[in-house]
Amino acid sequence: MAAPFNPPAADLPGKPFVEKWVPPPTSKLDIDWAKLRTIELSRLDSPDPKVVQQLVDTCREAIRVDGFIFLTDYGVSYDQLNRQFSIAQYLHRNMSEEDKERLHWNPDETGTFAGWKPRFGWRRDKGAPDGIEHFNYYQPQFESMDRVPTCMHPFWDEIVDFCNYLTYSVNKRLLKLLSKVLELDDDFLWDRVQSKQGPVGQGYFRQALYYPADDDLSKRAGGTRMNGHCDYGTTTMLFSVPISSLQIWGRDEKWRYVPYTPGALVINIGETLELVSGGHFRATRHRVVDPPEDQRNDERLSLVLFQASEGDLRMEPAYESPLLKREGCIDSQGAYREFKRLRDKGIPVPTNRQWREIQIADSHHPTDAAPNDTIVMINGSKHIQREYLGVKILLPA
Ligand SMILES: O=C(O)CCC(=O)C(=O)O
Ligand SMILES: [Fe+2]
Repeated sequence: MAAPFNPPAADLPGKPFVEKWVPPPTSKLDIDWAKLRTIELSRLDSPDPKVVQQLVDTCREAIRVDGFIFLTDYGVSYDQLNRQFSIAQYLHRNMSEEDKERLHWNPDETGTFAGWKPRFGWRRDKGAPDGIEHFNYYQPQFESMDRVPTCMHPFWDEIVDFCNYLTYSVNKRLLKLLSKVLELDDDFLWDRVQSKQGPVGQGYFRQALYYPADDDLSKRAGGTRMNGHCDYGTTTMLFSVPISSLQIWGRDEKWRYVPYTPGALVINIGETLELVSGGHFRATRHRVVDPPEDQRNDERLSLVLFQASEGDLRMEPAYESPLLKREGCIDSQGAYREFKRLRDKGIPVPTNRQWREIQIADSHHPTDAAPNDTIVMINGSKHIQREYLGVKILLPA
């Protein structure tokens, strides 16, 4: 049985008082929510092989059809999770202006989101207001406290333990389950694909705050807070939040809000796993939009741990997978199909690091002044076409 999360105490001497985060009310509107399957991760430890097989079967369906899963019973309690939300709320209320300047991010040049994102777009230089602020903790932040906001120092033990637990317990178990879906050794994805240095590997932990959109922002961004995209890593661990803003692109080509499931993790399959699985796992497009009408004036706090793949690898399908041998690859979508096109022409595919860094350095957002995107219409719906390192990507706009 996997050990549950056992964080350092919140009331150790020297820790300032932290106001409790109060989850805002959920939407009361009648919404056509995305229907996601739920994986109770603790069942992976069951001594009954039938229980494990059932879990593998549910997981197979979920990642082939939806690419998103609700993960429950993964070892972090509702109260422990709320403590992390309270710490994130504390950051957004207490980070000093000096720290915001000192730890200001530089995605254009570093190809990472490390540091403080002010609410003015996604470049180093100030752009149009977008009402989104975050602090992003990468490996360098975990290696040097100088890179961590001063107001987070007293809670650093809790943040480090939380990220370590999510990576080395939750994500490791999840990758074991996903390896089982591919009928490979339990440790295949963990040993051969996952990046594992420190609490977040080459991925990162984000404490984000979305301020409600004012009229000016709504007009400029048309209700979209983050354009449709796929994540590039192994798994993205999003904590389910009461303010509904995250939408996923369904097989029926419709955007739907992800409903709130208190305490659950919303797991999103990244492109690396789509590539390794030969297209059997879907890196599903998703976006962030204004919440339903009755939540329009609420702030949205969001915690995310983006799990990364090892940067130096060039991803190939795991041809040794009995599932792939039996059923072949599925090249109906996204990164898998495009990487295959390169391989077929004898052109090397990008490394995982190249692939993620170019997308970060060149990301496009709803508030960009002059988006130089190529828009194409597919079945009557608008898509953005981009090309990075010879790989074309098409995303619903
Ligand atoms: O904040 C969220 O719910 C999702 C953010 C997201 O999709 C991303 O940053 O890749
Ligand atoms: Fe995302």
